[in-house]
Amino acid sequence: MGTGLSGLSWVCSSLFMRAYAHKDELHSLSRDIWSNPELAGNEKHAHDRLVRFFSQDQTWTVQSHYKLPTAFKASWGPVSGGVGDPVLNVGFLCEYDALPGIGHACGHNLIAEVGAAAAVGLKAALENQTELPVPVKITVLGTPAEEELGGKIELINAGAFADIDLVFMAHPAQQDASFHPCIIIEEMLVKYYGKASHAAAYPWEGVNALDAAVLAYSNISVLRQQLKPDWRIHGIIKHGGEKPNIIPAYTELEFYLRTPLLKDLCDLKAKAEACFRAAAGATGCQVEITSPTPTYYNILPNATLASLYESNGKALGIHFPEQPTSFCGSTDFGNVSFIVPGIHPFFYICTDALNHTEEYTEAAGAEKAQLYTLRTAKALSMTAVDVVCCPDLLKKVRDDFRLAKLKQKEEKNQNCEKEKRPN
Ligand SMILES: NCCCC[C@H](NC(=O)CCN)C(=O)O
Repeated sequence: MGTGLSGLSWVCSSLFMRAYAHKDELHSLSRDIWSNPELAGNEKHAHDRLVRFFSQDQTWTVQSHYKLPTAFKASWGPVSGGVGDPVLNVGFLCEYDALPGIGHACGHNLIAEVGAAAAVGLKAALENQTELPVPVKITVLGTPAEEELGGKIELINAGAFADIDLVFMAHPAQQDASFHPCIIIEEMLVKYYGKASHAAAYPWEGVNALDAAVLAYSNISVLRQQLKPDWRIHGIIKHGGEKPNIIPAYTELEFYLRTPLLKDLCDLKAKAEACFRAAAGATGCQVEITSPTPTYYNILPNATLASLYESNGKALGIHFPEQPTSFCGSTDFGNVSFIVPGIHPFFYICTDALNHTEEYTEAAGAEKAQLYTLRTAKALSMTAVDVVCCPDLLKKVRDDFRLAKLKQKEEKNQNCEKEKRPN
């Protein structure tokens, strides 16, 4: 063969051409989501658009508002395999939330397109197969609210992943990478309560909550020098007062804390909390510290899926740099990776712009991102074909999953008072 394609993928690859017949439709899907950016939890337009996309082919069973108002599920199959055999359910995930002010600056419109295209591609490859080793079903889950709230975590808790055996998605970035672990993130909301007063007439009667916020911000900046290089802490003042002549009685800060290891997150949290409380003490304010959203975990590696994805990707012309520059973000897919074996590769979209910038928004809507997006989708569906057609590979994927989880468990989390990670 000499193409780098694994045998089974090669047999099926011509069938993907049928999925490519949908390329204009897929581009118009992501372009429509891109043109109507919606924030986490409010992705009504994107939800309806994706539901329409799958409903127009009546072989998909589509559930709108699946477990969450803007989540959906589309299922197809099972096909082939022996009667009564356990079904292998292959999942593809679509994200579609945008960022405040800058639209689709993380390219989630393209994540939706990749998920839809890869599922359509796999269906095209499997629909006339009669001799698969196991019956195969495809499930597309629309997973809202990645940038905020953790939609996938809510879906996990609601049982949406309970019958899914493998899960695939891909995220736009600066380079292609079959795996990058991402880092754990926890959010901290800090509220200072002081006392208002006329800032010129009776300043001595006030307790200045803005002073507390500013000191808190400075304390964290000073702390930063003593943190490990791969830890991150960054925040904003969300509410800083009402008017210069009113001593602010209330301020609010939002901070993100990130570390590669859970035990480090616990250390970082303790240090940050000390900074926030010190600012309250210095100013006489009351402080309230909460973690309003669930922790996003690191992504568990799956060596077999990553290596299949790489060889399929290379055969399609994807270049994987030896040392990809790390994308130091976080994702609620991390939590999924502890529940179901899966992959979350990153893909280049023909721009040097960085995620979460206006330039990246531009690139995520551009025609030239399409080749890279559809090629990624194709590599994902070919990887799925490899696994569904070969029981040995499926076993390896499952072994990798068990092993990776075991390794994480041994990662000495004892220091952590709040162990929330699933077993
Ligand atoms: N609760 C805040 C979660 C932020 C998640 C965000 N994710 C990404 O940027 C990558 C995928 N969009 C982050 O890492 O800041």
